[in-house]
Amino acid sequence: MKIAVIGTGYVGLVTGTCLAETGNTVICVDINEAKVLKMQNGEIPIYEPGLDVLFLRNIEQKRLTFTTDLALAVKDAQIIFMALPTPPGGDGAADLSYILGAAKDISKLVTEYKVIVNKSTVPVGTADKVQAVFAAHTDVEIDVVSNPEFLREGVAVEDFMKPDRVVIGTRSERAKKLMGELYGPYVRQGNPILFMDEKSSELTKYAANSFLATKITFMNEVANLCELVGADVDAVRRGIGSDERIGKRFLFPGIGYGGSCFPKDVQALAKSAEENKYDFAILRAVMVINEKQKTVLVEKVSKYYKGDLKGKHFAIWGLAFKPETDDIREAPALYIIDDLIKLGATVTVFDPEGMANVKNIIGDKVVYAENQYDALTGADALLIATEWSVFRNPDFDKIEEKLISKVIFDGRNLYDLDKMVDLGYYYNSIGRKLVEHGA
Ligand SMILES: NC(=O)c1ccc[n+]([C@@H]2O[C@H](COP(=O)([O-])OP(=O)(O)OC[C@H]3O[C@@H](n4cnc5c(N)ncnc54)[C@H](O)[C@@H]3O)[C@@H](O)[C@H]2O)c1
Ligand SMILES: O=c1ccn([C@@H]2O[C@H](COP(=O)(O)OP(=O)(O)O[C@H]3O[C@H](CO)[C@@H](O)[C@H](O)[C@H]3O)[C@@H](O)[C@H]2O)c(=O)[nH]1
Repeated sequence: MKIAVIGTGYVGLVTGTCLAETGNTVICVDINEAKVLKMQNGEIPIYEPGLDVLFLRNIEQKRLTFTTDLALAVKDAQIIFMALPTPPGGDGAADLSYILGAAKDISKLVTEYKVIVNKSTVPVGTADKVQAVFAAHTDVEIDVVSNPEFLREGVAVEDFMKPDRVVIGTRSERAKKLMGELYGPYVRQGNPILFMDEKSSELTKYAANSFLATKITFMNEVANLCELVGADVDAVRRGIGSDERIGKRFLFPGIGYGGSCFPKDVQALAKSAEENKYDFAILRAVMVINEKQKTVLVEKVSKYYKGDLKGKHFAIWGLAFKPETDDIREAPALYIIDDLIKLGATVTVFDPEGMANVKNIIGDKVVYAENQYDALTGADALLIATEWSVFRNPDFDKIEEKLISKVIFDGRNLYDLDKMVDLGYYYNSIGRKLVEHGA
């Protein structure tokens, strides 16, 4: 099939590349000229494991091309995907200006039937709004389909190529047939393509993200209680996760959920509920608790230094909001850096992929280390904010050599408590026993 993808960010680029991988001809459009030029030269603009191989292969085979020319992309496309930003507006509701703006631009270019697919995360009723934009500008028949994306950054290619499910919201038989054919190769293992109406499909996406954010938040609360009562959250996690009704995944406590999706999507669903005069109380609680959870690590640090962080120097391992991505949107590390600096401390950071993006935002407010051990030189303590594999089994001799004192605050529970006792560290993690120096 001939496909156009509008917006080549994390979702658009993965979607475009993975659709090309099954033999479709895909043209990707972006308004960011520098980014398009880069991609035309075979340079991938994001770090996403496994994407580079497919990206290059499909460019070479001429199934994947990039342009800033919307008209060129729309001309031959049977299906047009919109993978555009839907950031929170001032009031927390999703800002639909990118989607509705692009819909207007596309509507002026269509000359024959096309399926317009919304892959962005949008509130219920957006498909109707997009349909109305088209109706206002063209007589050409089009179908607007809601097809939310569930990929996770870091494993996006795998998630796209072998999705747990594909959700397609449309009441048009013609669109249903085309979408079913397009996604057939991705569900050969028997995972379902779930057809439903547009509104249910739109709500499915927000409900999924909000449920997962709630699950994590619940575990963060359990972790905080564990610290007060002397229980171990890892044991509790295993204890409840073995119940199939609960499941093992997304039960890891930490320093609050972040990323470009959960924070904004929970907020947008709560706002949607409010607009419909429904008080989605659990989501309000989730948001409040998550804000608080982002501060727990610095509170631990502050308590250890008796409230005085002036002149202290800290090393932070991990900036990306999760491992295996360079995405730093709503990354807990950014909040930690901000809090430490406000309290008078200085900071050196290291992240395998996220440092350039952080530098673009906060510049020289922190020092950027060449590697994880250099970050420790002269630091009073190490703080861990992202669970990159490379931090899981470090050389503790090197850590000891570089840190001023053997103090670690771990927001991701990377190390075994007994090991930290043996090594003689002060080790403060989330929802687990505090390991005191020489304990
Ligand atoms: N990032 C994820 O993991 C993820 C997963 C599932 C769903 N989503 C949803 O998908 C949508 C896109 O998210 P993202 O993370 O890919 O965003 P992103 O910010 O990474 O990418 C958006 C891209 O769209 C481009 N763009 C903006 N306006 C444009 C226009 N008028 N024409 C062409 N290109 C334009 C930008 O230059 C950018 O490259 C959001 O609604 C998000 O909630 C994201
Ligand atoms: O047990 C867990 C699992 C995750 N997190 C945190 O939750 C956030 C989100 O993690 P994850 O869901 O793995 O990353 P995303 O790439 O943001 O993916 C989510 O958001 C996407 C965008 O909507 C959806 O497509 C995905 O299905 C959904 O998992 C991160 O801050 C994680 O650190 C935890 O704290 N504990």
